[in-house]
Amino acid sequence: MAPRVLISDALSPAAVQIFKDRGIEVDFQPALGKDKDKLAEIIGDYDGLAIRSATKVTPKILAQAKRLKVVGRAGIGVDNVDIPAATAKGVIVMNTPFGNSITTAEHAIAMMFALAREIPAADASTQAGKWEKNRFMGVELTAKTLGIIGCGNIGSIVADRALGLKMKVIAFDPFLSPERALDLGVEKVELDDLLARADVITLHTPLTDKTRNVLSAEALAKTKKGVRIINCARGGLVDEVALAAALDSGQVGGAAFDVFVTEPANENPLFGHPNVICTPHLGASTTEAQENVALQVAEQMSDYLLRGAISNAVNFPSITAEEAPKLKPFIELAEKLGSFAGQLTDTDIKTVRITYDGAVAGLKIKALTSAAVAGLLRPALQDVNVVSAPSIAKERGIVIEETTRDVAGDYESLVTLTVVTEQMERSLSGTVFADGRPRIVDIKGIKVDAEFAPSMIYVTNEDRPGFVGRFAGLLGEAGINIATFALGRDRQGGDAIALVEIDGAAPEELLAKVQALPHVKQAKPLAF
Ligand SMILES: NC(=O)C1=CN([C@@H]2O[C@H](COP(=O)(O)OP(=O)(O)OC[C@H]3O[C@@H](n4cnc5c(N)ncnc54)[C@H](O)[C@@H]3O)[C@@H](O)[C@H]2O)C=CC1
Ligand SMILES: O=C(O)C(=O)COP(=O)(O)O
Repeated sequence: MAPRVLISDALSPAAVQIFKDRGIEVDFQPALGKDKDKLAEIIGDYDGLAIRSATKVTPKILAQAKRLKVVGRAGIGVDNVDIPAATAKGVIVMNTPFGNSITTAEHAIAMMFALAREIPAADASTQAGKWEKNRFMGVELTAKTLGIIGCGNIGSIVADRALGLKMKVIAFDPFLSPERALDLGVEKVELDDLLARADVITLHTPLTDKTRNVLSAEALAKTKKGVRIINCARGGLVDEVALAAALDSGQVGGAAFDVFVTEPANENPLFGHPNVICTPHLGASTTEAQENVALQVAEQMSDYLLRGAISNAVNFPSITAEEAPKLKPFIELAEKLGSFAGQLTDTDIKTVRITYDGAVAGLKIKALTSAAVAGLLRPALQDVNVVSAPSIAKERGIVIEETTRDVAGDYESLVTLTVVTEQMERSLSGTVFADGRPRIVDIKGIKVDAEFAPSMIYVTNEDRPGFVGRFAGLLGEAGINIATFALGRDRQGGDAIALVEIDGAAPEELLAKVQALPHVKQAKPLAF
């Protein structure tokens, strides 16, 4: 069945075409994002959801999204998506981190000029027939200091443009390296220094708990008198009530805002102030940017839904379309090793150790580890997948350790999973043969060679003569056909294991009889 995608915001129709060309069914409902009840009602029918900022992907929506595999944000900010909730549901969230950055930076620059020359007010006055030439006295931007809070993709483009305007650019960004600052031609400063020196402040950070109200009443009080403030990033970075008061007192000379604490902003503490300019979240709204982000998000979502390739996901490592087929058999192996251990482990898991030896060490091991943990947790929690597994494990206090070793052993690639609980430590190793089929090659240090099958019986016993005959006899008596039979032992007369693939499920009574055979320690059914 072809995957189905819902577009619930006003994306460029270019996205619709891409989905169709790739063989994906697509429903384009550009106003749906504003109707959360309707969205909750229909989201269960879709594998993908493509959005901009109007659609809020809340836990309530996600709870209804039974088939959903991916949310694609045609743009940058993903603060309208509950990422932990999406991750816990195993839904990939991807954005398009560069497609609209130039356009948004240009909007910030446009806002700066609009503030410096009071263009909106001068326009309204002139068109009202007033010709108030003496009312509008602007400021020149050349040689003024621009303070950038958040010097990432957009902030850097703003810096570049402002340097072109012959401004002095200072930036506060704890993650900006001194080398990058030098490269950009900006002076890296602390926040208080920026507040004290900037003639114009522009914000370009995401909205997080750390950045919320970065321009608070206290911060605004530290600014240069008459400072102009631009926010084309996110509502909530500036305390709007405190800013309105600072505008009233003249501490702040003007503010240009594209984004607001509550959107759509039908009312706002800043509205109506003579020195305030507002636009309705237009930062990314150019034909070019919208084309870029729509094409990119549709390609990324299609690649994921059709080929398992992941790019620009905010909650999973990237996997290219070339890597995806190479990873696939190892993902299956990791998941099955995890599942093997999970089916045998009844108590609380403390630590999961995964070692990647040989060629597999060069693959995206994060994805493999996630798959192993998903397999491990699934017997206890049905609703877990490779996206949600690491966060669920973390929630449960399970420590995950990964090791890669570039060693060539008996196998070209070997994956070893060790599960540690309060009572025991159990290790399993597997590999993928040239046929692409995963095999288990070592259980608790005992060499075996078996495929993972839908119905298996796993027996641990003391290595004594007669066991195999008695075991096979019991299976025969129960009318159960043996498909494959793998045996291993650590030494003659030591610990032995049998891993038997059977046709059909193993009845409880049979397992009890096997368990009761002399020298058998445990007999467990396994299903893969
Ligand atoms: N108005 C609009 O339509 C648009 C708004 N945006 C907003 O712009 C924001 C920035 O976008 P990009 O530059 O692409 O993101 P980015 O991730 O490239 O840059 C963000 C920068 O903020 C810095 N940062 C993080 N925490 C900080 C803190 N506590 N203090 C100072 N700096 C901090 C980071 O180190 C990073 O360099 C987005 O998160 C989005 O919310 C983006 C596109 C359009
Ligand atoms: O990309 C972003 O972060 C934006 O804020 C753009 O928002 P929009 O897609 O125009 O609703």
